Amino acid sequence: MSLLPMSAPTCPRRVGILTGGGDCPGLNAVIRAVTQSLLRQCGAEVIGIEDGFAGLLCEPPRARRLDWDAVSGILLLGGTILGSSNRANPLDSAQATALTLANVRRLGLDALVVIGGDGSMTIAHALAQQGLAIVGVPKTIDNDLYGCERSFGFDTAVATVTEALERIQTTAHSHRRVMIVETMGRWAGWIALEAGLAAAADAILLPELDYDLPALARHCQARLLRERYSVICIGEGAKALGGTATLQATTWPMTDPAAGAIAPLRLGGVAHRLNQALQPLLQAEVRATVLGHVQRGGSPTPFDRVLATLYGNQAAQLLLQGHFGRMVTLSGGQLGHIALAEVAQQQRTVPPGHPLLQAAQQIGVCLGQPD
Ligand SMILES: Nc1ncnc2c1ncn2[C@@H]1O[C@H](COP(=O)(O)OP(=O)(O)OP(=O)(O)O)[C@@H](O)[C@H]1O
Ligand SMILES: O=P(O)(O)OC[C@H]1O[C@](O)(CO)[C@@H](O)[C@@H]1O
Ligand SMILES: [Mg+2]
Repeated sequence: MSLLPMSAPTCPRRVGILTGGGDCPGLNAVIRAVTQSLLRQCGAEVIGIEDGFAGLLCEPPRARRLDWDAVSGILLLGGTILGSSNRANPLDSAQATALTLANVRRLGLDALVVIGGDGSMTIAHALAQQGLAIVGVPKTIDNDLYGCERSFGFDTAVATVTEALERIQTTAHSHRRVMIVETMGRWAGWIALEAGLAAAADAILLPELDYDLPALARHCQARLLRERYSVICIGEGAKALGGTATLQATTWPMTDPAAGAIAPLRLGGVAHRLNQALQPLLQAEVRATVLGHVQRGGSPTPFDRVLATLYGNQAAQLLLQGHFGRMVTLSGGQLGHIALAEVAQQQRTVPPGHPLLQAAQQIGVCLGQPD
């Protein structure tokens, strides 16, 4: 890994830190690393903002000081000690943006560390354009952040889904059933793809590749005859050829049309929809399991603890060097950073021909493609 030099040409006096978007394992590891790195290297005061951007959208702002004691013993803890929000949005209106900026000034912050996913980085970029000194840290179980090959939290989610698939397999075998397991991931299929491969799923269905129902049914039927059971791992954003994605609800109205590229929709339930469609085509019982928030909970894996620690420390180095408007990244196995302008409004989905897709296809995993 290429590490930045340890010298500190600039020394922020007071740094804010917040966790935005859906929570994920490893957030506390980042909070700890940022805090310890800054306290040790320049003695900056670290201020934890509560509940993501929600803590900056109220009067007075909600924040507390983080010292050595506050971050001691949190490396292993899931969730975030600061709380998070995937609703609060400083870009909702000009007043919301102004209040956020005023609260940053009121807290006396020289810089802000935003730990979040694509939505949070879009907000961070907009605030950076308004003059805030911001460094982003890539968080999301979905692993869909542009310019970064691994967000922390993804490894833990994949481990959780893999274990769930293994447990589903034994009961599927006992009852000669076809079991459909739905993962999170929004419009990116990374979780379903990696966990499906890790747990030897027979079929892996991704948002990036619309599935052909008759081809999937034929694959499952053949597998049933051969091995008594079949397990399908499906990403929540997947859809049938010519069909639509399965939505639970719109979560809240988007008040700023300019922000609208990524609609604030809640996905979920595609496994039940597929269950209904597949059942008449098969001679075995079909059942669906939606894994849900279990994928976001719990203690981070050792990989995520290390990655989150490296990211947190790297964010502190960027602050010390006065590199603002950047998000920490991992690219080609190297730590680095990318302009928030490049990350904002982008998503990293599974590209066609990705080596994992090729390998899955070559070893006989059904990706739902027509025969
Ligand atoms: N394209 C966008 N432009 C502006 N704001 C957005 C956009 N997408 C999401 N947001 C806002 O960003 C906030 C966080 O978004 P989101 O819930 O997607 O979390 P995130 O930080 O992307 O993390 P994750 O997706 O992993 O949960 C929400 O308040 C949402 O309104
Ligand atoms: O906690 P909520 O609001 O239901 O959000 C769920 C969404 O957040 C994520 O867990 C992380 O982006 C997605 O995989 C999922 O679609
Ligand atoms: Mg997001």
